[in-house]
Amino acid sequence: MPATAHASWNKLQQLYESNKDSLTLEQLFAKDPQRFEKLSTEFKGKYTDANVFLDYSKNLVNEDILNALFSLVKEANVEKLRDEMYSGEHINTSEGRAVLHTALRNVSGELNQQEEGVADVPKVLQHMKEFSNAIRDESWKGYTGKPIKNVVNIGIGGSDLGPVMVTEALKHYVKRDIAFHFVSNIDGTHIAEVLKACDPENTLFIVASKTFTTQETITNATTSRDWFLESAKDKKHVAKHFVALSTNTKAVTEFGIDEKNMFQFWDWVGGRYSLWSAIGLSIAIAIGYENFHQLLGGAHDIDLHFKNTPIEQNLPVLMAVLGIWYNDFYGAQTHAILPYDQYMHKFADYFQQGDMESNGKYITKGGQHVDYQTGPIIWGQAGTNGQHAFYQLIHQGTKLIPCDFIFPVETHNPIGDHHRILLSNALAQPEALAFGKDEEQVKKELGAQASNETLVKSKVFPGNKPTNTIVCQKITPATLGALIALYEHKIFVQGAIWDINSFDQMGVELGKVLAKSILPKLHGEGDTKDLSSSTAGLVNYFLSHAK
Ligand SMILES: O=P(O)(O)OC[C@H]1O[C@@H](O)[C@H](O)[C@@H](O)[C@@H]1O
Repeated sequence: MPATAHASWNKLQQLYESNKDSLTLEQLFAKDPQRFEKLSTEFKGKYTDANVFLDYSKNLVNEDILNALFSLVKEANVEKLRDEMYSGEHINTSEGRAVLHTALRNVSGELNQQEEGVADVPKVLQHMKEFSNAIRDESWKGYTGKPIKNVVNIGIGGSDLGPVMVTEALKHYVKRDIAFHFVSNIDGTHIAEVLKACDPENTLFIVASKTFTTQETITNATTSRDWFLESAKDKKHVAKHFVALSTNTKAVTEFGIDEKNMFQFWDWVGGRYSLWSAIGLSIAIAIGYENFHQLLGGAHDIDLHFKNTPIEQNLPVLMAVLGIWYNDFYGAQTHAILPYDQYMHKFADYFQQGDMESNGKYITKGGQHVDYQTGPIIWGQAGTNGQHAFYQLIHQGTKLIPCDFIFPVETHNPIGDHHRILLSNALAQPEALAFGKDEEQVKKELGAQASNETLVKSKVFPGNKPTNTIVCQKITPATLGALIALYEHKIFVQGAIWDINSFDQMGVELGKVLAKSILPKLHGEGDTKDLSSSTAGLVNYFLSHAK
């Protein structure tokens, strides 16, 4: 059912109209000294040390609004849909598939999940364990008997972003005597620069592709195999230097990779939800299998929290409904993710795909065109860098940008006062965004210059900008797993309320198909009559300038 068909949607619209001019964070806090205690909640892992504390008190919500948002969750049957996802029903309706990334990390076995392939998950994990150990303890040797010192993950989208983000976020745990490289872009520069840093005798290529048909990945893998064979000569050596992570056995073996060097996963693992699967092999090699298992465990702990916690204290639900409040009622177009942890500098990039490919849809599951906003534009970067780049617009621009601030209590690198200085910023920004600075205060600070009205106005901060603050003890593998799963389920809840299929990605197809038809034209083959005059003009410009 479209989101607007729920009674609570209308209620929320009314609440928005009646509160939008009067609801201020300043008043909300002034009225209720217990607001922080009431509007914050902590998750602690059952099986791991994962922990996430969420302070959502700096949001433009009162009790009535929160209650209406919770009613929306109930009316949209989010809990039923969640249970259907967990139990393996084919909720990816357009592709007729189950959505079972939770089965990849069901480390306790508490989730009862039925689908072809689920029973094989432990077997693949065991394979990953043995293989990653063999690379790390150097018992796996290259064709000249040397241990592996370069690992190149070749993949794109979900077969790249997860491994890149996690190996960065958990760099503290990464084995430093192996260099990890990630090649995604079809631009030859990407592979060329990586190959310059590698030696064919000690390089392992991990070809990561769910479909094993993705143009970028297959082209980069072919280029790498050619480069490797220039030195190794004999094709039989490929077995020691190329492995594949895929659902497509036929295409993998046709490429020349031995089936026993293939790590399987299944069509019920969406690309952007696949770092928990064989796609995580580079992560397991980098941080060690035990840590990879902790990553899975932390995510599993959030899966259990999402399943078993009442919606009022359910972290993914809270983050989802707050997002909907701004996205659909306040008209916010974007959402910023701002981790105050340098290791997490790729977290927002990762969730650009995670969120935008999941919820960037305008057709409901029933085939109707939505008459409301769906997925926000996700962006962000690690603090404090963002402060010196784009925070100006968040503070004083004309757009409302809800933000998530994320920081760990403990750093992996306690040097001097760095961490407390970092955290003072992570705390100062949401405070400034929420409460701003009024004209009176500015005038007081300006003293004699207060007569300059323009100057006064330009120094006023309107405040009332909503933020969440997410605090973890430390970015350990388990806590990172929990954070990722938290956002995954937030995306799920929003998609469920918007009544869209968060698990297909039809919107990326058209450009791919067109690129295939344009490629021969860039070789001067065929005519350009089927293209617009603009694109045809550009093709001809290219052809007349190409050397
Ligand atoms: O893993 P594959 O099959 O090579 O796909 C890579 C990516 O391909 C993109 O086209 C999809 O939009 C992504 O969802 C996917 O992650």
